[in-house]
Amino acid sequence: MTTIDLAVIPGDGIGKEVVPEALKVLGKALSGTGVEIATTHYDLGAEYWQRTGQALSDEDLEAIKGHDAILLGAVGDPSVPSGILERGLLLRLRFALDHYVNLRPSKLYPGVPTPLAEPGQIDFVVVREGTEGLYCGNGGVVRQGTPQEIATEVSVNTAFGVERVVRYAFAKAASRPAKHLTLVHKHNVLVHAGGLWRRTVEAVSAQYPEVTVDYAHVDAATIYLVADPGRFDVIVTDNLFGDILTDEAGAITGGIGLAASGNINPEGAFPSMFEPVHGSAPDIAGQGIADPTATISAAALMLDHLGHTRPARRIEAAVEADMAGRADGRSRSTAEIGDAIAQALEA
Ligand SMILES: NC(=O)C1=CN([C@@H]2O[C@H](COP(=O)(O)OP(=O)(O)OC[C@H]3O[C@@H](n4cnc5c(N)ncnc54)[C@H](O)[C@@H]3O)[C@@H](O)[C@H]2O)C=CC1
Ligand SMILES: CC(C)CC(=O)C(=O)O
Ligand SMILES: [Mg+2]
Repeated sequence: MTTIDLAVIPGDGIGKEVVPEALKVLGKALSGTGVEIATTHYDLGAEYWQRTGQALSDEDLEAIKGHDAILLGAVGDPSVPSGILERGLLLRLRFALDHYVNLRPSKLYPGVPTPLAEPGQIDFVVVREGTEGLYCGNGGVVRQGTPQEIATEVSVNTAFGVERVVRYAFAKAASRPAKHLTLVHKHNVLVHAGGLWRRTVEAVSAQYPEVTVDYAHVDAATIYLVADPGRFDVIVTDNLFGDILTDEAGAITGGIGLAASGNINPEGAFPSMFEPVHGSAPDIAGQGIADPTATISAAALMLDHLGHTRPARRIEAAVEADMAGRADGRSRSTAEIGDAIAQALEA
């Protein structure tokens, strides 16, 4: 028997509602495969912060490093000042565990409603840099609260950091049928960071002659995602642009409740972390109506990452089957969707 030693961080809001559904589906998908999951729950999030004043203790971080993988729901709560949990828990994990690849696949499944007039075929992957850019907390405020206040937030892009994620994106593109990579940035204005990204893509492209490459400024990319999403295969971009584009990607492929992501440390020096693209959704938390599909698909990404491709494919197929049945527009509870996907695995 192989055991996956999984750290589970349900977090806040709907994170606590969707994670049990993913665990339910994981259990079903692995039943009879010779692989089992051993879970350790970490009750991190708003309540923990209220109780302890800490978002993530050094001890918990060290303990989390010892697991094979992490399944996270979402963090953030209106009772906690904005940024405390997002930076102190989620980003701390991503940075400390060197999750430099934030992998966010987008696929429009048959039967899934999309707001697009002419959706065509949507099947692309966003490779978002996960440890640098505007999210590394480089900045500050002077003369706070005065009319002379100045707030800075500096985007950090290193040659090392950009090159490793660009290499990952090229390898990903080379492994896909379309073999196409789009760099999304804003190098017409952000000339320093954009220049580094552009030169890096040019340099690495020489080693991947089979991959075609193009470029879109991020503002135009938001148009193309709506007007011509079929043009994308692999998008490589920085931390902020990737965050924004992948919420939009979720919206065009059936909704943010379907969009999964993996925070990957490709070398395996640290456990990778799998989570939905969405947040804790305080507006619907506690009602049992959040769609758990994104978290269930994130669990499939995790199995894939750990080399358990067969159960991963089975979860994907069960999700796809469930989506095909959504055309009737009937609303279901979080648990009903989880049950339906788990049941589809029995077929
Ligand atoms: N990875 C994470 O833990 C993330 C945390 N956050 C945090 O979450 C909190 C809420 O942020 P928002 O900007 O409102 O983003 P959000 O992603 O939580 O919600 C945006 C909208 O999508 C809907 N939604 C989200 N997930 C859904 C699901 N599974 N099923 C159905 N509808 C769903 C929500 O009801 C809301 O209308 C904030 O504290 C934010 O910082 C936001 C994004 C990612
Ligand atoms: C809450 C942020 C730190 C992250 C986010 O929105 C994301 O990773 O999609
Ligand atoms: Mg986001």
